[in-house]
Amino acid sequence: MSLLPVAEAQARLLALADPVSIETVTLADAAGRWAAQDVPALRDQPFADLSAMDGYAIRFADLPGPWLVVGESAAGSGFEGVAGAHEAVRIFTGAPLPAGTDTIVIQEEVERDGATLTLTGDGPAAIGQHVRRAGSDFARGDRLIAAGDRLTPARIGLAAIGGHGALTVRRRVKVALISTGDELVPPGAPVLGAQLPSSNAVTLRALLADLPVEVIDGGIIPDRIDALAAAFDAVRDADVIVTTGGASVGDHDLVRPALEAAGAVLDFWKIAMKPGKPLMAGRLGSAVTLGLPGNPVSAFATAILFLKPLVAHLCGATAPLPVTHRATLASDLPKTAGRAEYVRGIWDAGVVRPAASQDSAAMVALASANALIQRPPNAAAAHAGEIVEILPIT
Ligand SMILES: Nc1nc2c(c(=O)[nH]1)N[C@H]1C(S)=C(S)[C@@H](COP(=O)(O)OP(=O)(O)OC[C@H]3O[C@@H](n4cnc5c(N)ncnc54)[C@H](O)[C@@H]3O)O[C@H]1N2
Ligand code: MOO
Repeated sequence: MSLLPVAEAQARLLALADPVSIETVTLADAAGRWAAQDVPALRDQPFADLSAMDGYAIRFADLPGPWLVVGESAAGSGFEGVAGAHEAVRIFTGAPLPAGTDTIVIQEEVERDGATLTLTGDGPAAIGQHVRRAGSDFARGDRLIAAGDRLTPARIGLAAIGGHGALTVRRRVKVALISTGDELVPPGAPVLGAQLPSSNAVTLRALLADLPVEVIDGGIIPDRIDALAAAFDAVRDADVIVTTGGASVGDHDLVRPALEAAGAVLDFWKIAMKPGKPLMAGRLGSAVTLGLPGNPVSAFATAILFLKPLVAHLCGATAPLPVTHRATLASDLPKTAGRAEYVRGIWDAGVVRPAASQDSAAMVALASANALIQRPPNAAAAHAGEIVEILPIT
């Protein structure tokens, strides 16, 4: 059976559903979401010419002084009059430039004696020094944020300065996490005989923590078609139903038949990715189903390449896929076969060193890594010193 290339599988996954519905929320709640509409400036910034420093507003032509101090301009309360020749106005950072003045001399460069101001330093070198021009940051009507942009902390601040108290975003995406496997027990529970603590759901929850999601705990479900189908049915209101485990070809790998028994329509199964080959995706009613492999490293890597981009897409991101960086390989890597490989690596100062173990169950190696080295399918051996593409994973 031919394996679907990673990029094609990503495109098909994102095509399974449109972004979720919109809502208008406060800036505090909008942080970390994606703008659902362009955000225009509702005001000019600065609203007037402002001082960028504490000092005195003067006319450049009057240099080198002296001046008569005739008033004060502070942020929030400007100087009402007009400064004349050889008149200066005491001014503070963020205060409007008084009429009649054009330049700021900083207070470290003058000496004041009563109302008399004399220059003691070099003074401003050019007209307009330390003046922030009205509208120089943005003008009313400018597009501050484009629809589909992430609402980063700086963009939240930009929206506030632009006059907004709330923004239109996509509602939080509901993600159900279902762990499958007879051997699994919840983290922290006693582990008897052949049992294994279930790590995937908590890992995925942590991976989703920086996204606007509402996580639904779908529990740990035994390897039985009826139990799995019932578990899918219980979370069918979710936007995304994620399973881990049971995705491969063994007799106890029942996610695919159980999804079909629950009424899901599968779009693809098995991709050209190592780790992560048995990935499957489809739809169950209005939900997208994403079946991740059970091996913890495989589940992790496919969550980075598929689950997070899917959530970002449903949140309205215009660029939902992870961004790669370039790094210099610290040691040789063998040639690849028919699957793209995502090699766990330790990335520092532009150099990436492959982690000790590349086994898809090796958790210590995964936890030591901060990047995936992305290697194309059917690639020749890579040598130390070569430039490779990497995906940060922390
Ligand atoms: N004959 C073949 N065997 C396998 C193939 C194949 O193509 N032919 N593919 C292999 C690949 S690649 C992967 S990846 C694994 C994944 O298989 P499953 O998705 O069916 O995963 P399971 O068999 O259920 O579990 C694999 C492994 O992971 C442990 N596991 C499962 N869930 C969790 C969890 N929530 N937390 C921690 N660990 C978990 C499970 O105990 C197993 O050890 O299949 C290969 N086999
Ligand atoms: O592709 Mo599996 O995901 O190698 O471990």
